[in-house]
Amino acid sequence: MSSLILASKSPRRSELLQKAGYTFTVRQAEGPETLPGGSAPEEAVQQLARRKAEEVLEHYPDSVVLAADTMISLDGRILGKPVSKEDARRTLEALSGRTHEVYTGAAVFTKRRKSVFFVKTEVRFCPLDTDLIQSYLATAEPYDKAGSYAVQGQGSLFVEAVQGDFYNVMGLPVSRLSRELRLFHIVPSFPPTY
Ligand SMILES: Cc1cn([C@H]2C[C@H](O)[C@@H](COP(=O)(O)OP(=O)(O)OP(=O)(O)O)O2)c(=O)[nH]c1=O
Repeated sequence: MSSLILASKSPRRSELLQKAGYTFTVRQAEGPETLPGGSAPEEAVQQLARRKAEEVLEHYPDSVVLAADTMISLDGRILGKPVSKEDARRTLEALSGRTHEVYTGAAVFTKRRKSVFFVKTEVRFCPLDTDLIQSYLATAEPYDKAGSYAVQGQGSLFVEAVQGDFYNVMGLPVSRLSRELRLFHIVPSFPPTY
């Protein structure tokens, strides 16, 4: 059976995969994350996931390589990670009181078989007051996250409703992914606790 490699520097992805019971090693892709201009979010996340998986598979051709990419979309406009505090502020103000979509694209590659898919989750934010946004921007939380918030952290204060897979918002649609990994003979283990 081939070993699983997670091609990601995201600590959230590692944590989710590990908690689901998978054994894997982490080897991150080094190439630039350039957004394919003009593409729809579902295309963009799948393309970036594919690129990261391809890069790492070149170095580990006998492994099963998993890569992912997460972006959010508001009114058809893609919002990735913030480039500055002002950018994060603008994003959170735009998300306030509205529903946006979170897309995660995932690629599972071996040299013989390649599978790419995406999962969409809708997130509705409550109306956010300026003080709350200001306090949040003073923390480290928004800056390495798509959409400038972490649903699993203090960003929970913003979230009114989630429709779809919560874990997809954190960066990995674990359940859908597990069905895909099974096709590559990668299954989680369930260690007994007695
Ligand atoms: C919306 C949202 C995003 N995120 C995270 C998931 C991803 O790690 C990150 C989006 O950036 P990505 O570019 O998808 O991932 P990454 O750069 O962290 O890691 P790599 O490319 O090496 O795989 O935002 C949260 O943790 N919580 C959230 O609520």
